[in-house]
Amino acid sequence: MTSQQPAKAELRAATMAKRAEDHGKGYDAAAVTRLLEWIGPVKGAVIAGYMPIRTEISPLNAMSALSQDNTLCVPVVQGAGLPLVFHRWFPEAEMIPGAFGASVPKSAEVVTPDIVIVPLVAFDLSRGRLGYGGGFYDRTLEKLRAVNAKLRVVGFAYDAQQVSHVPLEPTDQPLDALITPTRCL
Ligand SMILES: Nc1nc2c(c(=O)[nH]1)N(C=O)[C@@H](CNc1ccc(C(=O)N[C@@H](CCC(=O)O)C(=O)O)cc1)CN2
Ligand SMILES: Nc1ncnc2c1ncn2[C@@H]1O[C@H](COP(=O)(O)OP(=O)(O)OP(=O)(O)O)[C@@H](O)[C@H]1O
Repeated sequence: MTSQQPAKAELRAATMAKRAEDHGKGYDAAAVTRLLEWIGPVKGAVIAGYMPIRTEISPLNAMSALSQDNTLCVPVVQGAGLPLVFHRWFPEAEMIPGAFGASVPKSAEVVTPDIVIVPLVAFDLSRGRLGYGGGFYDRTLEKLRAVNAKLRVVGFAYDAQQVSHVPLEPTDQPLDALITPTRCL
């Protein structure tokens, strides 16, 4: 554990409670529209979304729309301390339970995304990001960026997940953009 971990744990618990207040209120649709705008008119791209868990905002409608002209995929945990891999996803894909409650495609076709929609617990106005604490996305984005300088990374969250300051560590990977139902940072 580094010195920022206690502060991160406290912020995580407080912000997860706040996130729940925005969940189930119909805010996701406006965020999906903004997300599709930010991604733009792409064809033939490989785009990572995620299967929402707990009270995360859902990117599923954006993923379905994008799947017409692009390859979509979702994260799969390989193990503690390891980067995520991405398995190809279709709107009608058969899904099975994965680690930490996020479902994963039954068919395991590994693909490498060039656009990544990232779930999160908390964000700040400098696009600092706090996840669940596994360091999974940080390791994954570091690895993807090492081979693709053009990787586009967008955080997706409710407005209630904004905090004044996310304590950052050297391993925290920056977001290129952050989309909420009301804003694009
Ligand atoms: N929808 C979704 N899928 C995802 C992620 C994610 O954040 N969201 N992941 C992103 O890495 C990976 C799964 N990793 C996860 C790691 C931990 C927890 C989690 O809930 N951990 C603690 C709570 C956190 C805390 O209190 O400190 C728990 O299990 O109770 C969830 C997902 C891959 N798939
Ligand atoms: N690229 C990396 N290499 C080694 N350790 C890392 C790397 N990225 C993160 N870590 C470690 O993982 C642990 C958890 O990181 P952190 O608290 O930033 O996770 P998080 O951003 O909340 O979670 P996630 O990225 O899974 O959403 C920290 O101890 C951090 O040092």
